[in-house]
Amino acid sequence: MKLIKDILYKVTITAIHGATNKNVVSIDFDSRKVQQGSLFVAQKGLVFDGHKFIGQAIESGAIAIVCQQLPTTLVEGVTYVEVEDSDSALAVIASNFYENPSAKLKLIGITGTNGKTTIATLLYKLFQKAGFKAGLLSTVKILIDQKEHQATHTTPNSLLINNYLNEMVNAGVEYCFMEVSSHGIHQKRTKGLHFEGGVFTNLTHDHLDYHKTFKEYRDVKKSFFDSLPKSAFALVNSDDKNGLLMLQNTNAEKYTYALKTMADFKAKILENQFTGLLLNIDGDEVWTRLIGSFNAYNLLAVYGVAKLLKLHKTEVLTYLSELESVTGRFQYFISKEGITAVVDYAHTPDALKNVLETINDIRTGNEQVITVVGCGGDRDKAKRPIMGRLASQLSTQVIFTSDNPRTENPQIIINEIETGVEPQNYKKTISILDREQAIKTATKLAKSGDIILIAGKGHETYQEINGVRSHFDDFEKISQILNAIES
Ligand SMILES: CC(=O)N[C@H]1[C@@H](OP(=O)(O)OP(=O)(O)OC[C@H]2O[C@@H](n3ccc(=O)[nH]c3=O)[C@H](O)[C@@H]2O)O[C@H](CO)[C@@H](O)[C@@H]1O[C@H](C)C(=O)N[C@@H](C)C(=O)N[C@H](CCC(=O)O)C(=O)O
Ligand SMILES: Nc1ncnc2c1ncn2[C@@H]1O[C@H](COP(=O)(O)OP(=O)(O)OP(=O)(O)O)[C@@H](O)[C@H]1O
Ligand SMILES: N[C@H](CCC[C@H](N)C(=O)O)C(=O)O
Ligand SMILES: [Mg+2]
Repeated sequence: MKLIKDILYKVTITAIHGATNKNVVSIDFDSRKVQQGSLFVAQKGLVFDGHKFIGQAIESGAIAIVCQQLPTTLVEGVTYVEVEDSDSALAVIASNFYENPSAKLKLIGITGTNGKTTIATLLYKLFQKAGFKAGLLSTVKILIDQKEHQATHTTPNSLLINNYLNEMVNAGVEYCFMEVSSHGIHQKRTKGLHFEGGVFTNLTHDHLDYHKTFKEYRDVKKSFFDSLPKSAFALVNSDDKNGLLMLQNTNAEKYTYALKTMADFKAKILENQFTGLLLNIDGDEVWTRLIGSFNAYNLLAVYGVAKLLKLHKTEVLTYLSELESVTGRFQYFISKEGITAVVDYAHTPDALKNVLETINDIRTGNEQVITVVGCGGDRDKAKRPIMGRLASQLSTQVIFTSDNPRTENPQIIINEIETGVEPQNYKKTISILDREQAIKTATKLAKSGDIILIAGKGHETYQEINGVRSHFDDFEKISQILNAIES
């Protein structure tokens, strides 16, 4: 329970009507969840305008309303707070309601197109190994020390973030590693959080349905670094062409990591095999269990953060060598017939290219690379033909299939992917709408030594078709099918 006036600390207010010395019991931005005594924040969304639900929120018991435009008639006894921007206000209010939990632990935000989940999860595991209580806010799951919550977004809404951070503080968590998505930054989900550090991985094609232009997408990522305080560190991948740009206007202490260029944290790949990566990190050799050169970047970022958070080098290198891959990120097994099955969350052109290049780099002979891939519906359409072209260029055979079609027609998505396939690669590709059948066909086409890549859904345990999520797990499916072949 908190007084309205305390909750409004640091919120940019344009007008107030009504008393501010009343207690509110909860904060809500969804009128359907409002309970007696709550404060309702009306947000303008992409589908609905939360201002239309102010009346419904009051009927359900809201005693205070935060909004960008006051309703024409005000209800007696309800407090109305007009703000410039409801999304920012919600984030600041959420921080105040939970007594600013982000300042009570060391919060590190990881942003960029690819690698966020991997880096955040490896950092969580490394700090747990080092004997600290750690927290994780990621696409795959939320972890509060050992306690797990299901994740719904990569970056949850600001109310949930502060709720989880508060739970972490109460559990004695000292370090929290969180993914900061571009949607999250743009929708101000991370506004007002006290970050100890920020990490930039890379910037490639994604989400151009939402951000419209690459420049806008890039500037949204940059705004995260612009908002870091002087006390924080900003660690960027300076091999990425937008890495240094992220540092241009930040007040934070600037650090770089790189494999190819001069940087504060440097690594070299000595060996890259199916069993792992041998790296030279800042002059010391370390054998790691992760696969693929992109993971050298991820491991180096983890090393940089751990060093900036004052862990000792030898300790960090030892833990790095013990870390295992993250669920659905280059997760693989070799069946009894010698078929290698890889499940990877590559759902962007760059990720797909990296994973296929990695497979091609580390395969030893003339094995076939059979790729099963699709693209999600209601998401960036521009990436579809690019992924079609890359999959067919870098594989021996490709089966295009459904990912999460959501509200789109999956056959039309596949047709759009296929427009990117160049004529010389037509004969390499087929399309099978049903994902299970596509995976089965891949196993029938594969011989001993061949590699099957199932890309796009990684850790996901569902397939979403027209708003309905049914159980579907790529790793489980391929394990069952290959087992069936074995028996
Ligand atoms: C495109 C997008 O990001 N949409 C997010 C946005 O939804 P929206 O703008 O459509 O909201 P809306 O449905 O129009 O509702 C507007 C407001 O009215 C309220 N409302 C609505 C109906 C009602 O009856 N009563 C009511 O009060 C809503 O609670 C909301 O406050 O705000 C919602 C509430 O916070 C989010 O749940 C929703 O995420 C959707 C589900 C989503 O899929 N987002 C994805 C794209 C996303 O955010 N992805 C990134 C990661 C991407 C990546 O890097 O790969 C992530 O961080 O997860
Ligand atoms: N550093 C990297 N550079 C390029 N590609 C990467 C990198 N790390 C991982 N990938 C590829 O991208 C996929 C997604 O990785 P990860 O889940 O770590 O990224 P993410 O940024 O969290 O993605 P999302 O935005 O969907 O949450 C992996 O399965 C792999 O194919
Ligand atoms: N965080 C990403 C995940 C995409 C994963 C892919 N399987 C899909 O469903 O498009 C998004 O929501 O856009
Ligand atoms: Mg992620």
